[in-house]
Amino acid sequence: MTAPNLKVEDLHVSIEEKEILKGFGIEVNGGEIHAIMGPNGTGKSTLASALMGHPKYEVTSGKASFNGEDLFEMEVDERARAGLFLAMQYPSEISGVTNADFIRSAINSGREEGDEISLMKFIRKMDEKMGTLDIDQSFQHRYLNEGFSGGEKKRNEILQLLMLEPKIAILDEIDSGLDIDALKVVAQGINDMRGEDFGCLIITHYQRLLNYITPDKVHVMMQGRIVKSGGPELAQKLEEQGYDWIKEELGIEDETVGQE
Ligand SMILES: Nc1ncnc2c1ncn2[C@@H]1O[C@H](COP(=O)(O)OP(=O)(O)OP(=O)(O)O)[C@@H](O)[C@H]1O
Repeated sequence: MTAPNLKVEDLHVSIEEKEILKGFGIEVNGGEIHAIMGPNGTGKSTLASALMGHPKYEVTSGKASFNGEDLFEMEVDERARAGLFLAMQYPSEISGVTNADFIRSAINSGREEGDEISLMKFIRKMDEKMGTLDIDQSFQHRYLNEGFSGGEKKRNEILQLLMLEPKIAILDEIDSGLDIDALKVVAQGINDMRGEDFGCLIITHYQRLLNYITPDKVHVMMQGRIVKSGGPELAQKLEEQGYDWIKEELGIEDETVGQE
């Protein structure tokens, strides 16, 4: 089995003809955890949505490959089936589909016919992972995210991560709105996935998540691209000093993108 790899080169993405990503590049391999930080409106969520194939986000130039395959040539469901996972900033609610049914069909859609996960195995695994994440068993039978609190939705995204075992995960603000106990639980879930068969891109505003998950690399995004990369100490410095020193260093006046 080849090691997971997500490679993005000089990516430009527009929304309604407004350019948001302006030459974004990154490479994430199995065994690596990368964190992307950056001021509001610099295109972090746009990156996540564009890589997952959201139709509103138009890739105007640049390349992205997932395990050596052209990502933008893959259908959206193909990307997920091949092991690319996106935990969104605002997970959708789906009425009429239970959490358990959703996760089970997502697992099976990534498998060959005849190789579907058995009900027994699924239940055992789901029980175990719900225990790890301290999620009440009743959540299995509730409709997907319907009436879930903000924190419950985030925990549920991590439950999906642990159940689906993707190759590369992009986690968009998985820590927003979490209380400190939930933050630790979510971090534990991500740490449990750590290993050569898993690579992760964490989009976050706060150093606090990175106190529990030590990233291999930290990148700062401004004006639709990465402007600085470093180790965990970079996140620490951002927490203490904000972004102004980077803007000064680079001569950036307004960090938002897409505004004329
Ligand atoms: N669907 C959309 N329609 C119009 N503009 C959009 C859309 N999605 C994003 N934008 C604009 O693109 C820019 C980047 O937004 P994006 O959500 O990617 O930023 P972000 O870095 O994730 O911000 P935050 O840190 O606040 O979550 C913003 O100016 C935003 O208003």
